Amino acid sequence: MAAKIEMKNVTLKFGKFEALKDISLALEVGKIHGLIGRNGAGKTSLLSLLAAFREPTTGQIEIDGEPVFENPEKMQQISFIYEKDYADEYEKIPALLEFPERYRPNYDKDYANHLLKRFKLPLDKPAHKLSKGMQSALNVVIGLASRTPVTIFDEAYLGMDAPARQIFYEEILADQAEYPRTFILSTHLVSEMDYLFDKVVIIDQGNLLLNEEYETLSAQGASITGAADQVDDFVAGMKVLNEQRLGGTKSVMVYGTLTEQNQLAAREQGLEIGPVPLQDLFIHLTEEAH
Ligand SMILES: Nc1ncnc2c1ncn2[C@@H]1O[C@H](COP(=O)(O)OP(=O)(O)OP(=O)(O)O)[C@@H](O)[C@H]1O
Repeated sequence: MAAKIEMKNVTLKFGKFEALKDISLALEVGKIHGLIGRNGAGKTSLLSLLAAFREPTTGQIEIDGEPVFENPEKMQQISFIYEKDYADEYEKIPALLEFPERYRPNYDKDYANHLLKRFKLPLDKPAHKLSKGMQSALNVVIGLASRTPVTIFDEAYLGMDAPARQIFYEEILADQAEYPRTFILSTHLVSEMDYLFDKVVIIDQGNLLLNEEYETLSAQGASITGAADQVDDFVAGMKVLNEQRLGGTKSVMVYGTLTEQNQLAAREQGLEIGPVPLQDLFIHLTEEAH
């Protein structure tokens, strides 16, 4: 059910401003991609192109080798879920769900009902009277129950409280296990959502900074914990991202892969080596690019 979606040498201009600069990006079939980038990096611009909401200035976007723009058959395979304005929407949830039910071939009504219950969404209120978090949960219900081969959530959690976000994440993982699709999740909640990602895409000032397996990216940093003096000696000359001290113990995050020799030496000194959270790598990588 998942589809291959690909950008080839894509640029997007707003007047003279180049929001996206020559981006070539192949998303992996059946994987969950985390799209991260600083404010204004171009995430929503990129997603609106993938969803065929707008046309690139130059370059192509293809699903399974066919252009998406003005291609109804391909567009039907993509869901783009973003913060929607329901201020003028007087219909209630059951009426609003008729649209995906009619136009999304894989739409699953039972699953939608299951999600409505989990999010405790009221069926008797017009959409404009739902709270912000409830409106976001409704968008999530539509996005998940549509089961489109390409499913894009652009900061879809806005306004949702922590328990509701937790339900959102659990449902993504559970439904992906049974009905794999190509997911793209754009987020600023990096440390909260990173466990969902198979792949990480980082854009910065309109450029593609990286498109990497989560595991590979994680291995590009290490945290070293132990007696403060020993840790300081060990990390001398390394690129330090972050450090924390508690009494005589220190934990330092470094950027770069530790050689086997390094790892052995650390263990012999009783130092602990662990991974670096994606959020710290992201902060470092986007600082470095400027
Ligand atoms: N319609 C538009 N007209 C002119 N400039 C635009 C338009 N839409 C976006 N931009 C500009 O393009 C750049 C990328 O915006 P975009 O909304 O894609 O960023 P983003 O990464 O989604 O940001 P955020 O994380 O803050 O939501 C920004 O500099 C923005 O000002």
